[in-house]
Amino acid sequence: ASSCLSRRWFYSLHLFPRRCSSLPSSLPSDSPRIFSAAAALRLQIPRGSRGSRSFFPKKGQDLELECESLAYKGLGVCKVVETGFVVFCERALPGERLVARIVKKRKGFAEAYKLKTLSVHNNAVTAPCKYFGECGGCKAQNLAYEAQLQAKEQQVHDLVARVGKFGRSAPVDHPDSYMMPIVPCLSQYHYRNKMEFSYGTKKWRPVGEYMTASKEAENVDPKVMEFALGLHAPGRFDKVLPIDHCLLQHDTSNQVLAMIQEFGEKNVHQLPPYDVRTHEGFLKHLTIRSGRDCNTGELQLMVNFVTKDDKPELLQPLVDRISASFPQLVSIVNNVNTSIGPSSVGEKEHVLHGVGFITEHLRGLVFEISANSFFQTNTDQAEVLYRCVEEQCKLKGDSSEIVLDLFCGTGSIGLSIASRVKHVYGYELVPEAVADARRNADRNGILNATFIQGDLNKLTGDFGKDFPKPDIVITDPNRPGMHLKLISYLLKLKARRIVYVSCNPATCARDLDLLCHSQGGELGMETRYQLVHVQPVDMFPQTFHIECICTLELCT
Ligand SMILES: C[S@@+](CC[C@H](N)C(=O)[O-])C[C@H]1O[C@@H](n2cnc3c(N)ncnc32)[C@H](O)[C@@H]1O
Repeated sequence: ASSCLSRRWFYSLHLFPRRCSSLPSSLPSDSPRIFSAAAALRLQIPRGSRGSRSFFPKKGQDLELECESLAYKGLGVCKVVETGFVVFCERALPGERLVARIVKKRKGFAEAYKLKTLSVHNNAVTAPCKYFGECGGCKAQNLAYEAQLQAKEQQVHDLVARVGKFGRSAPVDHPDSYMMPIVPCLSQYHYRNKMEFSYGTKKWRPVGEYMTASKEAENVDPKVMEFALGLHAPGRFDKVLPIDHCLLQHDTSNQVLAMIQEFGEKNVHQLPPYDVRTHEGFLKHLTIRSGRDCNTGELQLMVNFVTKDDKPELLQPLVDRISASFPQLVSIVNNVNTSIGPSSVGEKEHVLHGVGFITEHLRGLVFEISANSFFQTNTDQAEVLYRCVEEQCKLKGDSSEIVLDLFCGTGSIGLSIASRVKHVYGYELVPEAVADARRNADRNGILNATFIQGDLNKLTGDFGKDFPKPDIVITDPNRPGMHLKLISYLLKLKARRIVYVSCNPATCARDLDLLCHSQGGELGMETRYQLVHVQPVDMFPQTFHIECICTLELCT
């Protein structure tokens, strides 16, 4: 059992009633590499509830449902009260009785949106955010934190058991147990060091549950160009809910946001927001990041304006205003992104104020973070996550081991264990992140770390020439998980241990299956790994996002 979590938490979690959904045991056969939300849904249909067609509700029909549990991504798994037919419903919570309207019919289940709560769910709490229900952000605020943890732990267990084909774990105290209780996060609000907001020309006006949920209400005049800065309304790429205060970010970041809002409203013609439909306008995104001065520990802020055009001079009055008001702003940058897609990564960057990066402490090291580099968004909980990763590496501590850190970002995981190993080799796609990783190694006096830029989704025959055979592989891919070629490569590489950090347990479970059950199978490999440890860590309270660490040992 991991020493990085309290066993008492496990028992307290089990005071909540558990309803284990029974999930089908395999991935959809059509395309195991494409794991869409729909596929995730298909995977989670309770077996006994596949209704005959006569039980199938019609599109547009309003039905009374009872929510039984939460599925992947926080969708409520509900049953139609009279028939038991399974319906997945957004914002439905376990124990809630509700009225919902069917929006999609699928084979054996349906999808619905909530119209009205008839009786509240178990573990109901009052959501503290004024935007709750209208904002596409943290949707779990009205669920008690312990119940959020329980739902996340259960989802990881279900996915590993069914999609990964490992079966249900033995109880935590049993020597054969692979599943560890989730590690809670101490700060349940104000924990994010980075928030990304969107500009738009259409304001989403909160008018209550019915309107938002139905998506029917186009409650703005399409001809009027407005100034909107905030977060997208749920499921709406073109509607921005204006936000001047987000409970997930630092209070000072909120003050900066409010000032940028006010300035934008008053100067809409000089700084027009970008329209995602017409592709006209200038301001696309605003990112506010926070860190700490490495000497004083004081708050540092970075603001990044993503614009359609390369006209940094237009931003100068706003830059002067906020930099004069907030001494914590050590960096204001402008990333120019001319594409019509939703990306906020710039093709060109201008530093408009300060140094162009912020710093942060993590595991006794100092990290420089630039605007386009990935850095864990919950710094305090990243300490916990990285400590768990290090424990799972089971390092000998004699500086004899080689570690390969795949998807390394700014190098933070590898650098945090460099003092205990012979050499760390980090691999990362984003050139700015690789540059940060190299600078971070220098800044911390670390000489035994090498960072290589490359695309792990496009492995060539040369891959592996830059590093010796590793003893331990740490892999931390983004949501789509690892490419099949990378999994094949790892099976040939035969490192003693693989520590897989994931922010998407569905794709992680799929990859674990391939790493552990491919003997003589589709990859034609004889190598086999054994799953020894699954550790969910809550990095994102009030949301249904899940992080977990899964450890594999090479079978000899
Ligand atoms: C979840 S982050 C993990 C970063 C780092 N391990 C950490 O803890 O800060 C995933 C990283 O993978 C990188 N990445 C995404 N796609 C990639 C690819 N195809 N090849 C290499 N790196 C990639 C991203 O830029 C990002 O830095």
